[in-house]
Amino acid sequence: MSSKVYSVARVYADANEIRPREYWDYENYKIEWGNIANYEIISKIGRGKYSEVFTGVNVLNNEPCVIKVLKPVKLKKIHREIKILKNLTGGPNIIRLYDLIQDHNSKIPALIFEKINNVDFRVLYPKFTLDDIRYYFTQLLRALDYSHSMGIMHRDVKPQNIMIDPLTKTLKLIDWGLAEFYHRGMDFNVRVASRYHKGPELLINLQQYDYSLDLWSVGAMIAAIVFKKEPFFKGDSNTDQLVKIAKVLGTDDLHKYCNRYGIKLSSDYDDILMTYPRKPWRHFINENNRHLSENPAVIDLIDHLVKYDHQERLTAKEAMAHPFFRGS
Ligand SMILES: Nc1ncnc2c1ncn2[C@@H]1O[C@H](COP(=O)(O)OP(=O)(O)OP(=O)(O)O)[C@@H](O)[C@H]1O
Repeated sequence: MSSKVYSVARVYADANEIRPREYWDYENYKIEWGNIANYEIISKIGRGKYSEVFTGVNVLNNEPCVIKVLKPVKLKKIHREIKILKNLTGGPNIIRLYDLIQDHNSKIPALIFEKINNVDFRVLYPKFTLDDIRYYFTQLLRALDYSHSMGIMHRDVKPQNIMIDPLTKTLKLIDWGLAEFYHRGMDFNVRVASRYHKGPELLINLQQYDYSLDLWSVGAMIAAIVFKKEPFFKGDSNTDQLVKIAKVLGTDDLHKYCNRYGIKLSSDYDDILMTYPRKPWRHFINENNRHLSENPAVIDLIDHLVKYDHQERLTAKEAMAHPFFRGS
């Protein structure tokens, strides 16, 4: 907890205060392990920073599943991911946690999830129509509004963590490994999210951020799809990431943002952050993206999500109510 409270979430600020301690106190949480003999590995599907992921089957009922074998990380992080998944499982468009298992000898834990027949975003997103964007982003925003209402920020929203099965039109938000409980006045670690989807608050070292971090990532994703520029902000390093953002949103507003929350920009930016004007969204319209980007409502939505000031961004609920989602 910080001595000074300088930023508080606009919504759901007391989501954890109003719940019993057992709900958010993941450090004292006792994990109950299932039976490892119930699952068989079929094949490897992914490798992340924190895990190896396999498709598998539950031999009791022949149900397919995904087995996420965790790499050795702090026990605290494992407890956090599990507690958050337990709290959110069953919520709209949240990946379902089926079971937890542990290898008898190595003690390595694995998480068992429902399996989604995901189509890679590099194949799927380029084919999206405005209606597809409306549909799938409504589903993503429902997952986020639910998790935020439950006092949890995801902190790693990006295409790789959004499983989409276009045949059944299913979308599920996965990878709650960086997610955290929000508490008013708490200083959070800014080393979260992956570079291209990091909000400005992380890059200026503003530690009292909140759920609105996830809405920046959503905005960056929509901008990437609409302008056919994947990823939309492509920094070569964390500092360059903020430079890429400033080349679009301008440096004036960046300094205003820092001043509003009493943040002094790191000297790392001294030699790389020049003075850039704000670039109007229409400058990103081209022959290749016209069919999506010449829609004023979607541009307005992007404009209200991709904002420096985390408090000025639309919340997940407000975004769902934006005129873009009512259009056709
Ligand atoms: N339920 C699922 N259904 C289908 N595929 C999945 C599922 N869960 C995970 N995957 C696949 O495995 C990959 C890694 O999973 P996950 O993101 O949970 O692991 P991670 O170690 O935290 O990854 P990263 O380091 O990239 O954040 C995903 O990007 C996805 O391709």
